[in-house]
Amino acid sequence: MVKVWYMDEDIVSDQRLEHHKSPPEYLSLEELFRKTGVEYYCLNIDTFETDGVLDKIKKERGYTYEDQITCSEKCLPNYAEKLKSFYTEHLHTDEEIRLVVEGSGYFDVRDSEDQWIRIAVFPGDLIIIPSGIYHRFTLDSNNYIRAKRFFIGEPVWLPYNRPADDMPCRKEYVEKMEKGFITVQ
Ligand SMILES: CSCCC(=O)C(=O)O
Ligand SMILES: [Fe+2]
Repeated sequence: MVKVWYMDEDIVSDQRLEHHKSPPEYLSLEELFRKTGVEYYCLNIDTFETDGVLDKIKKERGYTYEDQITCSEKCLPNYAEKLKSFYTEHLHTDEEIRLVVEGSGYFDVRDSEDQWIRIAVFPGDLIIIPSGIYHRFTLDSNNYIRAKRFFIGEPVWLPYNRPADDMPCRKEYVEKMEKGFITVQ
């Protein structure tokens, strides 16, 4: 089950460690959504393929594309290079949607005060990182994760490294955050 906390300021030691503040400062999923717009669904890892919950999310959100990524030294081509780029602060023009099916890892997202929030994900956790938010990913000390990736239409995995403040998706994200993610038709 997902856990969310504010990170410490230590940029020297291993990125795969937890990097808690002292004392730890956890956030609820509601606080995470309010502060960042990151959405979360808890799926049953044993039944998600047939229980209809994932199918409903896919239908509602228009996820037409689906594949799987395994991050391990053995399974990921250009492992070191990929992990380095995953952990370089960036944004995308589309949502980043991941359902963890095996292993674990950390998605880090910036809040509106530019503080890093660490989201520890485990099997059954589905997270949706909004377009335009600065974020990064790292394996944890178990060094292994397998996740399903979803996308609306043809996937675009391209990261735009920070600074990317002038991109329309970034401006839209910042505006949405200021309004509190309320959508008025
Ligand atoms: C758990 S998915 C691995 C990371 C990734 O796909 C990404 O950062 O884009
Ligand atoms: Fe990303």
